[in-house]
Amino acid sequence: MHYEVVLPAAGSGKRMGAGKNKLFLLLANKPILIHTLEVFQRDGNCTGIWLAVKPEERDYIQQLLEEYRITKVKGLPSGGNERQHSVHSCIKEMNQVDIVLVHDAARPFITTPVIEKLVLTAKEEGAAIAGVRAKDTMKKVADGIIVETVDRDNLWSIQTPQAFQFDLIKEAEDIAEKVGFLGTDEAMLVERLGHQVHIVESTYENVKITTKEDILFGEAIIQHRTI
Ligand SMILES: Nc1ccn([C@@H]2O[C@H](COP(=O)(O)OP(=O)(O)OP(=O)(O)O)[C@@H](O)[C@H]2O)c(=O)n1
Ligand SMILES: C[C@](O)(CO)[C@H](O)COP(=O)(O)O
Repeated sequence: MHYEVVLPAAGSGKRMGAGKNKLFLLLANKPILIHTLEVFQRDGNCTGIWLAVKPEERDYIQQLLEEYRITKVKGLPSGGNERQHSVHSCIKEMNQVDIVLVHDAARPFITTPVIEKLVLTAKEEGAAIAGVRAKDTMKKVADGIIVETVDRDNLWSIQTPQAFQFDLIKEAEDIAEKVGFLGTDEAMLVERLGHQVHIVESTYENVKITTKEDILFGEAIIQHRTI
């Protein structure tokens, strides 16, 4: 089942505190961005990659694409102030496809079995997102006081990829832009239209490289995979 992938890569990496786009930081001597791109470059079901980038980083990223022979990139639209805007900038430029995946470029450890399940589920149901069951007890807090312990049995930590039939996510993004709704993931935009979103169990390795500790986790994951 073929798909195209949107990789938002236009963030500032504020929580990483590296003073530059965290996607250029190295894991096992290779930029995080390239680790993620290689997953989709190698996946025979991926027929196109769309990268939302900062205009001032476009030339450098194009150099990386050439150096690492990433040939599936169809476009490098300019990202926006928010992640959602960056994703939308890609979707606006895409031609009609069947299934589109949206995946954080900061999640280099996604695997093709999870991608395949997401694509098949989205084909059948319209929308499917990656996640893992919550491992910690989760509580709501107000002014430093616990106000509620949330039932953990039905709690999932949501990741990307998030897979959609193209027309559904295009409509959801266009409407969100029109009404000024901002979500922290694409599923929220689809949920608010009343469309069911299905969960696909992912892996705990599919971390988003966000703070400096995640670099350590990433190096350990790579080392573990090479054993
Ligand atoms: N305006 C934005 C913000 C984020 N992203 C991308 O969305 C993914 C997930 O975002 P996040 O982990 O929050 O990255 P940053 O925004 O760079 O991190 P921070 O919030 O710490 O600045 C990353 O691949 C990031 O490059 C993007 O394309 N455009
Ligand atoms: C989309 C996401 O990765 C799902 O967990 C997450 O919401 C992205 O958050 P960020 O703060 O934009 O990285």
